Amino acid sequence: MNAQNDTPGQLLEAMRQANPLVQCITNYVAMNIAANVMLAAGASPAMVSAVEEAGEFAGIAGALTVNIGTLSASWIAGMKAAAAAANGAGKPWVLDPVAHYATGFRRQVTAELLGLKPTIIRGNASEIMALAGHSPRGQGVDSGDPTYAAEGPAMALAQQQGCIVAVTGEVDFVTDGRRTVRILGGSPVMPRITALGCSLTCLVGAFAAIRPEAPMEATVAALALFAAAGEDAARTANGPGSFQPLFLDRLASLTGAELDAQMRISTL
Ligand SMILES: Nc1ncnc2c1ncn2[C@@H]1O[C@H](COP(=O)(O)OP(=O)(O)OP(=O)(O)O)[C@@H](O)[C@H]1O
Ligand SMILES: Cc1ncsc1CCO
Ligand SMILES: [Mg+2]
Repeated sequence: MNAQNDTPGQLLEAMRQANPLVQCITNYVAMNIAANVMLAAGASPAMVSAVEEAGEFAGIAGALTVNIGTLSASWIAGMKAAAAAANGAGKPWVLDPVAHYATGFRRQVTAELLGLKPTIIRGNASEIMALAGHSPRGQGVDSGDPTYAAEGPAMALAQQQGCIVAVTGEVDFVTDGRRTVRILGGSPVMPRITALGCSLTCLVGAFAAIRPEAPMEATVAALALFAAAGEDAARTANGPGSFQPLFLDRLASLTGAELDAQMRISTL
């Protein structure tokens, strides 16, 4: 099967079939919801971050995701060991640079992680703009910029880093520095539930694990699944509280055929 020609729905079915083991180094806020998102969608998450084992585990897992949301000194060595081991084993790894522009500590660690060459970077518009050297209008972990303002910066960042860059928000945007894809869907309630972006980063890892040779297509499939499941869950949700279980249910029930029929993706 040629990965480049697989539809997001086909990639979803293939991901569920493979049930990929994904090492998720994510923050304390995200750990539970991210693991539940992964299990609902059909992946196998493991939140393994200690320096004593993070590198070894990256050799076992199909992909690694690294999120700096609740950064402290003890996390950093595990993140670096895992990223280096993933690179050594030829496994894709995804960086989520949460609020990296907020403090000098985060900026420094993010620069070091970028040096370890992530396969994919996934962030909100403010995070991606700041990584590309633009001034963000976000505060803390929340974006204050629209996706369209981050499209040019995302392309520049992808070219500079030689990686895939995904920007999420009202519209999602994915680029390898040359090709670009926009994904519509989701719901305005999604940024009002904590760590859905962090959970999506883990899910990008699940799709990258089954298509390491096609990280752009893998990223688009993960974002398309979130967009479709989010849109469907929002239809019957009464707010952020009731949205969450409906979203998990829809991540589990959406078929590949339904995803392909519903998704709104445009290549520019
Ligand atoms: N206004 C919106 N309308 C539709 N979907 C949205 C909107 N804002 C965010 N989303 C969706 O919510 C999901 C999470 O993206 P978001 O950009 O909020 O991540 P984030 O800011 O990194 O979140 P967090 O740091 O809280 O994990 C994505 O699937 C995105 O498409
Ligand atoms: C709220 C929060 N604080 C640090 S990480 C995180 C989860 C959303 O990024
Ligand atoms: Mg985030």
